[in-house]
Amino acid sequence: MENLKKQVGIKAAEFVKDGMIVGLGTGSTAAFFVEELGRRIHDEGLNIIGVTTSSVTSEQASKLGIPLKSIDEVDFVDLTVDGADEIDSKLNGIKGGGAALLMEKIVATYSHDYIWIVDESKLSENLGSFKVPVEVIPYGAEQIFRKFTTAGYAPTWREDDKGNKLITDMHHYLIDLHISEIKHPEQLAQELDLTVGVVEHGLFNNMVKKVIVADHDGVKIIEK
Ligand SMILES: O=C(CO)[C@H](O)[C@H](O)COP(=O)(O)O
Repeated sequence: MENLKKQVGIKAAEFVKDGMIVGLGTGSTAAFFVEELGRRIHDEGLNIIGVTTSSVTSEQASKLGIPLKSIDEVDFVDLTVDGADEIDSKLNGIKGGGAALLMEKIVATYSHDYIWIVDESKLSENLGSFKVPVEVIPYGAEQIFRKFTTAGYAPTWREDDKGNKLITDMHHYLIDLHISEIKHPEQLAQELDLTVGVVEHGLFNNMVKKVIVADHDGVKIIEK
């Protein structure tokens, strides 16, 4: 599995050209992409600026010597490459398994090009085998949790390794929704967008046009 993740990370780095502002995703797959960019900067003198999507990626990119700017310091991002937790046949996706969905969605929104890199296990016909993370403001969060319980979404709190409610990079909580089959992700996204106290959610509908997938036969590109 690590090898498949590495293959897509390296493949995605081929789309990065000199002078680009590059969005750097979060997670174990995106980490291979970031690592490859670090190698190209070091070995080939590649000249880029990175915009990171989490504190974890900022730390990795800094160690690799990738020059960084925040999303507010650039006019736009040329290309963002990120992982995903699940992708349906229409290329809608669920992200946020690594708790970085808010920064990831913001950086993706201001990117001209956006690519997901995954191994084949992330592809499915309909979304729902992965939980839908919802980032909420702590004030009133228990009310939102109860509302999701009533709606039948079987919510759980995302916890840190000490069993406390996880606090995201942007100082919010995460509630994970366990909905077994999401046939209409746009409808669910709209409902979540309209819930007071919800900052963002992990449904990335209609945002990506290119997915790089690896399986044991090699790497392929799926395009919309
Ligand atoms: O959305 C994310 C982080 O918030 C990640 O991209 C997603 O969880 C995939 O991670 P991995 O490549 O480790 O499977």
